[in-house]
Amino acid sequence: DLMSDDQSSLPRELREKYLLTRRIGTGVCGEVRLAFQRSTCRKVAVKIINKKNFQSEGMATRNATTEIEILQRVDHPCLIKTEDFYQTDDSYYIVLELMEGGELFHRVKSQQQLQENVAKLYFYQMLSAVQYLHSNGIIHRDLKPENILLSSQEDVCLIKVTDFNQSRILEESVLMRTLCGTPSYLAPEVFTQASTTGYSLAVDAWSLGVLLFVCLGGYPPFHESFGDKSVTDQIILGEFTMVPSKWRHVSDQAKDVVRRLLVVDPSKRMSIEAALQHAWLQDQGMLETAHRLMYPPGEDAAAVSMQEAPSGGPSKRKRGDGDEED
Ligand SMILES: Cc1n[nH]c(N)c1-c1cccs1
Repeated sequence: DLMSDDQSSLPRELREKYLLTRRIGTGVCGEVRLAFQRSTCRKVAVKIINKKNFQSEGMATRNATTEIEILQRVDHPCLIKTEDFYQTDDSYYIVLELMEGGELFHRVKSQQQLQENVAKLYFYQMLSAVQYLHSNGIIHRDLKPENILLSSQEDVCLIKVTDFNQSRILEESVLMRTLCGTPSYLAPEVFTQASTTGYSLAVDAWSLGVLLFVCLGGYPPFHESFGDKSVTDQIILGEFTMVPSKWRHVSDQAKDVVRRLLVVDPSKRMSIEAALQHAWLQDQGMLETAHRLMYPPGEDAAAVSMQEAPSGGPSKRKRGDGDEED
């Protein structure tokens, strides 16, 4: 296994391009390892997904690969980029950007609860990422603190949403597998509910409400330790509690965003677009910080310098020996 530095189980191309090292995360779908791109020594993350955990049929696997190809084209500063993709008979290997700040889950846990202005900065970036996914016909379906990564150990940092592919792919494969079998014994709702209504965009708005609640309050809105109802019943009833000691210093506007997202009826739930227009987020200081993090000026400048020099003027380029040449 990889811990004994035995990389022989890895796809040859992956092994030749990257050196995989220690595990930096584990999840239902497998593990994440820190890796170095051999040619540049740049650090990346490699997510290893063990296929047999999902018994995905040939059909679903084909969908999975197609899905990942589509998602490789998705491009937003708050969506983690899939840089490379390999697979063997029993595993997927997805090369992703490395986020040095790790999971939002651990940040909130270590700080008990986030300062409101930090929660606002992160929430705005999550909203922007999910708005972009929805505009590309992708519903995340699995937004949770483990799937929000931080770019650095600083409070003011870029965040990126991850795992927006697996859940959609898993969803396809579960449904596909069901439809691959004989339909004779399947209940009507398998064909009507699952395939026609599917998930609405509003499911992501609910999850963002839960995420914001956790960032501001430092604990989840629905939990088995609250009262006598099951978590499922608490969710179905939309019953959450803002414990005074935790929420006393949170502004009414922030609480209003949470309350308008954690609405049981999806048709009455605040949309992503409406959340972006909410008074709590009309905060110029936060917006400037967010846009500076999402669209850093340096990147544009680099792009400009790669362009042809304006017509007429000699294009000055530095050679390796420092001389200028036309
Ligand atoms: C993906 C990825 N890129 N950068 C980090 N830290 C990850 C992790 C995901 C889950 C655990 S670590």
